[in-house]
Amino acid sequence: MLQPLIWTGHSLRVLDQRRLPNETVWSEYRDAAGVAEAIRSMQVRGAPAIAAAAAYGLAMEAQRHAGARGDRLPEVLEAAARVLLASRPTAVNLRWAVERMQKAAAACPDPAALPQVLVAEAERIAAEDVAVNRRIGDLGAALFARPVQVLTHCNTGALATAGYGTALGVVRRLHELGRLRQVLVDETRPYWQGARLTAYELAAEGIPHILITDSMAGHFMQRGQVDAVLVGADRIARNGDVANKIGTYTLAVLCRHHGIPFYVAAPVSTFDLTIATGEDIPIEERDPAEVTHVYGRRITPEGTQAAHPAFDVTPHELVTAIITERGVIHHPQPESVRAVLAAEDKTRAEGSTPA
Ligand SMILES: CSC[C@@H](O)[C@@H](O)C(=O)COP(=O)(O)O
Repeated sequence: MLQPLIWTGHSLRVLDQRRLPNETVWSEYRDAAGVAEAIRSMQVRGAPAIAAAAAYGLAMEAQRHAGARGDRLPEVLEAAARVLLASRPTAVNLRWAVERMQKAAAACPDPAALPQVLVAEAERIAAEDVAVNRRIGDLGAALFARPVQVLTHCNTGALATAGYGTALGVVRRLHELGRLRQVLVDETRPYWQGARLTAYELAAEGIPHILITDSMAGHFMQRGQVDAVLVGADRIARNGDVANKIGTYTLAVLCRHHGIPFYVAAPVSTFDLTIATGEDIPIEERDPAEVTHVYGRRITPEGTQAAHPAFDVTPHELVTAIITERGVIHHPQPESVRAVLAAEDKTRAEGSTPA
C-alpha cells in the first residue's frame, strides 16, 4: 500500500504528491515550519494525512528543543502549533491533531520526557488513522449487497490519509469482497487529485477504474452507470453539512436528481462540533493560477481572471449517509450525528492494530 509519510525517528519524509504520478520524490523535514510548508504547498494533502504530518511536526519541535529550559518548551510548541494551523484552513483534522498533541504535552509532567511522549502520540495518531480507515472500509462495504459501479471525487485513498483511505478505503474493501465492478474517477479539476492520485492508487492496487472529466458525471448517472457516489470530507458541521473538494456539492445535487445514494466516508476527527452548520466552514481560496495554468503552462488568454475556492459545502439533506468508524449516520441531522459520535469507538475497543 502507498504511504504519504515515513517517520524516521527524527525526521519526516513526505512523498511529494505534486510530482505524482510521473515522479516519486521524497522530501525530508526536521521541523514544524518545514512540515507546514509541505502542507501549504500540497506536497502532502488530504485531511487525515495533513493531521498526521502536523502531529509529527510538533513532535520534531519537541525533539529539536529537547535541551532547552523546560519552561521554554510550551512557548516553542505554541508557536509551532500556530504555524501549522495556518497552513491550510478547511480540513479540521489538522486542528484536531494539533489539539491532541497539545493535550499530550500538557499531561506530561517531565519536560525531559516530552520529545518521547510527543513522538509516541504522533505515531499513535498515524497508526489509529489506518485502523479507523479499515473500520470505515468494513462499515461502508456492508452498505452494498451486490457488485456496484461507484463514482468518486478527489483523492481519499492511502495518499490522503496515514494509509488505506476513507472513501477509497470503502472502494478497496468492496474490491477485496468481490463487490466492485468499476470505479468512475472524477479527474477533479483544477488540482487533478483524481487523475493524478486516485488513478495512480487504483492502478497500483489493480482495481478496475475509468477516468472521467468532472463534467461527465451527470451523463453517466443519466445512463444508469453509477450505483453510488463515495466521497471523503474535510470538515463536517454538527448538523451533518459536509465540506469537501470543490465539485462535491454538484455531485450530491446530481445524485438527488437521479435517485443515486450519495455517501460520505470520514473519521470522527473530521467533525467540527464547534460549528452548527456548513455556512461557518472556512473555504480555502487557492491561487487562481492553479486554474489558469496546467503544469506551469497557461491555458487561458493572458489576463483571464479565475476563481479558485478549493472546497464546497454539501447540505446534509443531500447526504444519504456518513460512514464513520463509530457507525453509519443515515440521513444525517443534528440528533443522528450526535448519537453516532457518542457511540463507543470499536476501533479501540476491539484493539484493531494497524497494518
Ligand atoms: C481522506 S481525504 C478527504 C478529503 O481531504 C479529500 O476529499 C479532499 O478534499 C482533499 O483535498 P486536498 O485539497 O487535496 O487536500
